[in-house]
Amino acid sequence: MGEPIYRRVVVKLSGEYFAGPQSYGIDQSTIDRVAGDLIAARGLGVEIAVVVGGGNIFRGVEVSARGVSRPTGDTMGMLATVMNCLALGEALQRHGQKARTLSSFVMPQVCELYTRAAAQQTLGEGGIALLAGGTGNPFFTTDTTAVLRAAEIGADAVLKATNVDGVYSADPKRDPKATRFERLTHSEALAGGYKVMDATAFALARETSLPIIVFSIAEPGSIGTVLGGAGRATVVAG
Ligand SMILES: Nc1ncnc2c1ncn2[C@@H]1O[C@H](COP(=O)(O)OP(=O)(O)O)[C@@H](O)[C@H]1O
Ligand SMILES: O=c1ccn([C@@H]2O[C@H](COP(=O)(O)OP(=O)(O)O)[C@@H](O)[C@H]2O)c(=O)[nH]1
Repeated sequence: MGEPIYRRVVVKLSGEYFAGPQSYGIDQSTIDRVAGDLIAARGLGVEIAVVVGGGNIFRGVEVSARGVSRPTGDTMGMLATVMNCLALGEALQRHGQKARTLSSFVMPQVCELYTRAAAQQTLGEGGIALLAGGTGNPFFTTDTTAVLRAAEIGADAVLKATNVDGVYSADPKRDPKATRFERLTHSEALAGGYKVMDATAFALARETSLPIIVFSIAEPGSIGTVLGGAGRATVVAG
C-alpha cells in the first residue's frame, strides 16, 4: 500500500451497506469489518471523520411515500444515522480505537453535539469522529453532509464508500453497458446527472474545491487503498 495522499478525510459510509445480507437494520459482522477497515486506514496516519447514511433503516422519501410528511420522514432518516453511528462507535472502541459520536441534534443522553471544534479536537487526539444526524435539516442527504463537514473541518477529500466501484455513464445495476469513469470534473458530474450522488453534494464540492472519490466498501481494505491513491474508483475533482 502506498503512502497516503491525504492528511485528513471525511469517509461517507453507505447506510444501506450496514444492513449486510439483511434488507433492513444493522448487521454486526458488517459493522465490525468496516470498523476494522477504518482502524487500518487510521493506522496509515490519516485523520478520519465519518458520516454514515441511514438508508438501512429509514429514507425520508420512502417514509413520506407512506403518508408521513417529508420533513418528519427526513427527521426519522437523520435519527437512523445516529443509531448507525452509535453502533459503529461501539465497534471501533471494542477494537481499541478511540471514537466520538457528534450529532447535529442536541441529545445529551445519547451523544455530544457536533461542533467544528469538537470534531477538530477528536481528530487532533487521534480519534475517529463519527458525525451523526446529517446536516440536521430535512431535504438534504448524508452525501451533502459529508461534503459540508469536510469543508468545515478542512478535510482534503471526501471518500464515498458505497455499493458501486465508481461513477458510471449510467446506473450499472440497470444498464450492463454502463462504463466506469476514472476521473470527472465536478461540472461533468453535475452535467451528467449521475445518480450515485446528489447534485447538491457535487455542487458544494465544486464550490469548496473538494475532491470526491467514489469506490466500493464491499472490497475489504478499500478505504486504505484509496487513501494511497490506488484501487478501482472514480475521482471527481477539478
Ligand atoms: N451513474 C451512476 N454511477 C454509479 N452508480 C449509480 C449511477 N446511477 C445510479 N447509481 C446507483 O447509485 C447507488 C449508490 O447511491 P446510493 O444508494 O445513494 O448510495 P449510498 O447508500 O452509498 O448513499 C448504486 O447502488 C448505483 O446503483
Ligand atoms: O442532512 C440530512 C441527511 C439525511 N437526511 C435524511 O436521512 C436519510 C438517510 O440518509 P441517506 O439517504 O443519505 O443515507 P444513505 O443513502 O447513505 O443510506 C435521508 O434519506 C433523509 O431522509 C436528511 O433529511 N438531512
